Amino acid sequence: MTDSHIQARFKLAFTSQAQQGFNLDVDLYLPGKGIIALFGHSGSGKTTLLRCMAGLQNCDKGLMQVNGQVWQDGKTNLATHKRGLSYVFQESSLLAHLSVKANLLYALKRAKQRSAQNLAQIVAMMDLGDLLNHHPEQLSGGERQRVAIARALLTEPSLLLMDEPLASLDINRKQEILPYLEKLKHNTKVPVVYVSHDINEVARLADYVVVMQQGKVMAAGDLNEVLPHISLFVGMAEDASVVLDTALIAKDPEWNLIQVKLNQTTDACLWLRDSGEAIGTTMRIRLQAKDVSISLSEHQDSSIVNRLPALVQAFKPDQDKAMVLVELRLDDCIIMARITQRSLSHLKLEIGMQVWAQIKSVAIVS
Ligand SMILES: Nc1ncnc2c1ncn2[C@@H]1O[C@H](COP(=O)(O)OP(=O)(O)OP(=O)(O)O)[C@@H](O)[C@H]1O
Repeated sequence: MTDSHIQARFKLAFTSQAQQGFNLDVDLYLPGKGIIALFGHSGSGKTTLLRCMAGLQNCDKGLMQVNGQVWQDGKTNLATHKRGLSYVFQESSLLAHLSVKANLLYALKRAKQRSAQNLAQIVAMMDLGDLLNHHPEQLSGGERQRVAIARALLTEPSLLLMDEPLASLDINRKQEILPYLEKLKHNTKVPVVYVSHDINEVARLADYVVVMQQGKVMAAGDLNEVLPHISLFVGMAEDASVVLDTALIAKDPEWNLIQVKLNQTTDACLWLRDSGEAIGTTMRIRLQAKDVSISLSEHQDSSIVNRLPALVQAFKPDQDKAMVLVELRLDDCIIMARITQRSLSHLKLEIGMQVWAQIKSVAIVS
């Protein structure tokens, strides 16, 4: 086993007179870097798992190792404050009587290095320069969460645990703070376990996804291993999708469109609405299987702009028995189409067949 992994194994039962009780039973071997999303419906056990990882929830026979450091096993069970972790909650818990700067300095005291350079870098990354003399009550919800994230990073954690950090924010505030979470992902090496039940947030931020249901892990893997089949795991058929990191290669000012290349090694491109990005920009897009249809020939008389030749690669079951997920290969990219079983039969689709993928809509996630 290499050291750059997070291992988390917990079994726990909550008994309740009113309800049947809740059992958490997970055994995870996670990457030791990037953003790991814990995704699932309300009550699936995401927060309980995070609390077990943090040592806030007692779990006698648990195992927790982070990049070679043992936090809990048969012999060891470190208290939360000795685990080298930071926790960001839904509501930021800033010290109300202290300014932003004093809140940050308070966290810096807990850091091993206590480096002023680290403080300056994190203040710049979270854009807090103009807010340093403000008090928490003078900040918006989004600004408070930026301070909370900065404070969490300043302690130089080995693991950052974030429990729905955007849940208390309205849609506009969420959009404001998401770029900071992307910066955190690109500019720091701290692995983040990020709880969310928002598929868009997961598509935008996650490198790795753990899908939970009723205390169990239904699926765990890289974003694009899990996202296309999510309907099978948690009954979210509408959300089956793939995420592609595309590059903006051309603009068509006459029609206000941009052209993106699906990845570095393919010639396959899509046209999207121009939202002002520059040529060369990397854009993460999400293609939902429900927005992709299949035809046997190219329909030039269609209003659908994006029609690409594709190869039928596999058929995957859908939770809805009337539907099927078709895995399509476009050069070396995989996308999914969600069609009816009747269309599958009518078109006589078979693995290896050449078809046309018609992409009705594309979401730009970042
Ligand atoms: N201390 C406790 N005692 C008893 N039951 C608990 C306790 N903590 C959580 N539970 C139960 O465990 C289950 C999982 O809760 P948890 O908060 O982990 O879910 P979640 O996926 O994070 O949900 P949400 O998205 O709503 O926050 C729920 O049924 C909850 O009622």
